[in-house]
Amino acid sequence: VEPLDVDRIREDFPILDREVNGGPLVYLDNAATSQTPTRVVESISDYYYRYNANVHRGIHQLSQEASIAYEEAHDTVAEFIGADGREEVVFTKNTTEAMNLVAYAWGLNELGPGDEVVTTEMEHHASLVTWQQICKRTGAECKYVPITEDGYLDMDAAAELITDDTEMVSVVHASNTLGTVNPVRELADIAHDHDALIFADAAQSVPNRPVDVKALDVDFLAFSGHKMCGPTGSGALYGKEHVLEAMEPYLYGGDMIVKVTFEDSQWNELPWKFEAGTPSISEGIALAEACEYLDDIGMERIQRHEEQLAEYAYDRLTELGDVEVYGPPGDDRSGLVAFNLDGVHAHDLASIVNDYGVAIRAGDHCTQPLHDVLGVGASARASFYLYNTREEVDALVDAVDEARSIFA
Ligand SMILES: Cc1ncc(COP(=O)(O)O)c(CNc2co[nH]c2=O)c1O
Repeated sequence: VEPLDVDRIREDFPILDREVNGGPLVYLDNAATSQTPTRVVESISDYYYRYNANVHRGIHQLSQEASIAYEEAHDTVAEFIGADGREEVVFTKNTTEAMNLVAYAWGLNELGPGDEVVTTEMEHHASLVTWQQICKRTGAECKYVPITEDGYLDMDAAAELITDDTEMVSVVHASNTLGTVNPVRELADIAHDHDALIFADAAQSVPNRPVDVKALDVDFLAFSGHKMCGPTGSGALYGKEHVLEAMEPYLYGGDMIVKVTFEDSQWNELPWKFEAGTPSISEGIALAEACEYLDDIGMERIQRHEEQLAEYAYDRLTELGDVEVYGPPGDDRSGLVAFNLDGVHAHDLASIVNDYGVAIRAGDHCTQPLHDVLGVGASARASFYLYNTREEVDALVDAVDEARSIFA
């Protein structure tokens, strides 16, 4: 796989020229949110400067232009993830909303006492809390696949936990804390053997590696635009067409109907049935622009680049001797490392490395139950993307080393 021309890519991100605390910004918090290339920012301003109008069934020129751009954005996103077309792609404001859409529109109607949802110990709160609460409301039971010592899913336990009582398997594709990339297709086959649906939380995979929803054979998949060079307020829920067709909407209003009487209403076709009200128009258009930007560079090249940086960071951090990195080995993870420096709270560590211009995250990364399993209250996390460099990993490690000497 041809290496990325990072210097050329960095020219697309003016923010990376920023100085922080007297030195260059070293932005290593991409799992939280990525930076936004000029081309994507311009797609937003272009909408507002040239064809801002409301969408769907507009008669006047601007509304037709806005409608076509917004609807075709669904086609672009569908192609990016290998979906059959726009009818399988519902635009949402983020991954969290996509998870809740399915939990309410499907879960509230389909789950009841005796039914089970199987998820995992490494889930983000966006899915873990959602399924936990929907199960409480419906009387269904939520079960958790445990992780192994080195941060993989215990697949033997998964095969035992998924039974004919399982109605939904919800699994994170790439963990935002461990860096583990889960065998989603294998889990889909097990789920389907038991007539259960499977939902893949792809917030940390769609931005960072090629994802083909048909190869994964998932029934649902969700991701956020702001983690993949797109704007906040953009994201998508993928659903198999026949699954979405069978689902009732849970947000009612304009655009999601075709006929309304005082007695009842008839729903619009997919995906509009699940997009009630005026959508985030510029965000959806910009999400498609982000997909095209990433596709022009190549998702395999981006994946390779991130994984090499994560392995380099894993090796250099563990070489310090008193740093624990959580999750699989450095050569078998996605593009992030969560870690702790002995005797230094993650928040203090993040604060010190920020003094050197290095931006990392500290806390529970919305995976508190996972941190309980790891036996730590918080961790620091560096997460890499297409514009990061080995020199930036060195800057991180040097700053961590400085923290060691401060707290030694
Ligand atoms: C695996 C995973 N699922 C769901 C979400 C929710 O995405 P949102 O709806 O766009 O917020 C995140 C965001 N993860 C993080 C957000 O900030 N730090 C993180 O690690 C995530 O990493």
